[in-house]
Amino acid sequence: MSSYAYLRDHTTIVKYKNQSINLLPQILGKKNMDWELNFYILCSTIIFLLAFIFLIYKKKSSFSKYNLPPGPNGLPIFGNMFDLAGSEPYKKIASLKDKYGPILWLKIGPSMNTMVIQTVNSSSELFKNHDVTFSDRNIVDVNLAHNFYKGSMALAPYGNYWRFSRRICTMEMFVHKRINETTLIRQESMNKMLGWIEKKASSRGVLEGIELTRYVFLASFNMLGNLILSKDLVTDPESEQGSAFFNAMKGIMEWSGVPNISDIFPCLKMFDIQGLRKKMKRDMGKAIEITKKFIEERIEERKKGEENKSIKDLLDVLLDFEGSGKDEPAKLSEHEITIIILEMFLAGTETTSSSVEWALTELLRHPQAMAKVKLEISQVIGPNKKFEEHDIDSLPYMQAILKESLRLHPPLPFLIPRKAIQDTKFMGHDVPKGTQVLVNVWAIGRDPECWNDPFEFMPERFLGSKVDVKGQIHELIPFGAGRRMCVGLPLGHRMMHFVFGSLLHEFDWELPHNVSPKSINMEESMGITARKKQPLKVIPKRV
Ligand code: HEM
Repeated sequence: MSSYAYLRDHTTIVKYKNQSINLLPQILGKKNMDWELNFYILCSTIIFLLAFIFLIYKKKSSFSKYNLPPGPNGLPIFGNMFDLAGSEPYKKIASLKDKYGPILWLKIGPSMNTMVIQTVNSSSELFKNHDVTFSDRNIVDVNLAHNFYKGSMALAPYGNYWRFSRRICTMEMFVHKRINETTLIRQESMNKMLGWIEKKASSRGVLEGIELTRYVFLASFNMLGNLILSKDLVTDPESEQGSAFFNAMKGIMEWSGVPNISDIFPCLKMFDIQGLRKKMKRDMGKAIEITKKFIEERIEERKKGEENKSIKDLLDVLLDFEGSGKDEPAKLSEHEITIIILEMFLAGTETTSSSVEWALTELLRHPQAMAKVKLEISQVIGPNKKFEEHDIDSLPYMQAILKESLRLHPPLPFLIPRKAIQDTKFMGHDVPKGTQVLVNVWAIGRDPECWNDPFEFMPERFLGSKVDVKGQIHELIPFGAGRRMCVGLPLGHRMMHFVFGSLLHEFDWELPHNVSPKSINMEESMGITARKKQPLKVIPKRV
């Protein structure tokens, strides 16, 4: 989801440097390019430069009256964006905490003012006393493709549409009663995933290791497909051709995660220098087209009376919705239904699969923890039974492992950026309206004020502890906190534990011969989530 894109600041820089320097001469040198276009580009460049200088001057004078939080001096025009280059920006920003304290001020490009929350105390202050003030979201360039932002809950301004869409999705998919009613649906998707892995485990190439996250991603995709559309969307993990929808969604996720020069320099938007808007339009267009077909098919089935489902899925609920027309719509438009559906897939798949991948990676690095959790699972479930969702509550050590892994590897290390609705005073500083707010969950999970040995993987720290991920205790907030915290938490939490537990129960996991626990590459790469840069490769062995 592209508001997960706030960081576009840093790596953009590198890309910006590479691309603009390389591309412009090519563009300008095209033989058939007509001189009017050259003239147009030249004039635009001059106008933009003048506009920059004017903007900087104006901003400087208007901001001098504010007592802003502290932060490093940036370069003219580019601000702090060069300070933030790299694929793990949250780490770089965390390292500025010692010098600048619990809140940090950054200026990215000429106009993107950003406040970063770096400690447990400052995040508590934000969520307890300023949650509403910081409850808007930033819309970035790729969100404009096909008006995605207009139907989106995650990008909606704090207001009626956001409230309504959150309520309807919660009632249909995320309340505990609903989650319990749909257990069997997830079990079927799980069985399919285990079958795919089993097949792969007996294939020739298995000793090189399988890319586990791919299977978890597909299983999450199918679980959501069944809850939302009553369909398996991927039937064969080896063939992606069969799944145009899956490919389009992968594309959307990819373009959402790439930092975009258009967001830092809005005056360059029209050039779409990296081609991201174009790619997003293509893939979003495809995903929308396919989702509309699902909707039309459903309407046809209903007309013919062919529907024979015992449980209504999300699509049924959205189609049937009738509201008061006052603080909620009277009916949902086709566009809104389409975007709500797409957003559930975008928000729920990569987050879940990335969490499971990190947790298994940590276990492979810590064989004692692996042995302990396998013992716990085998004692609770026994050898001849499948792992079921209700087993999760009886597995405190497995839960502790997932908490510890989310502490060290939050899939959204800056949450989804928020935006100040109005000018406000925060911890003695002025924060102007429109400021982007990043909560550095990565830094908070390592805050030495709260955690002993913060860089160590020690699941035991959660045994007998009241700390959970539900957003009330601000030490551990991988799902966020406050009004905009993850709406899918109950389902995401359940899916993540179910998949992780099933993988551990059904298989022993080993590293390929050329990798040892100590040599596993732990680098991260920030796209739509902070993923492992090198996907984990593991060898499954039937228990
Ligand atoms: C391990 C799994 C997941 C993690 C770690 C996660 C994490 C997050 C985080 C950090 C946020 C931003 C919170 C904030 O800004 O304070 C968020 C928002 C959101 N998540 Fe999740 N999520 C997960 C699974 C899911 C699932 C399964 C769904 C739906 C099927 C989902 C749907 C959403 C939506 C729609 C929002 C936007 C909420 C709003 O703006 O009001 N998430 N998630």
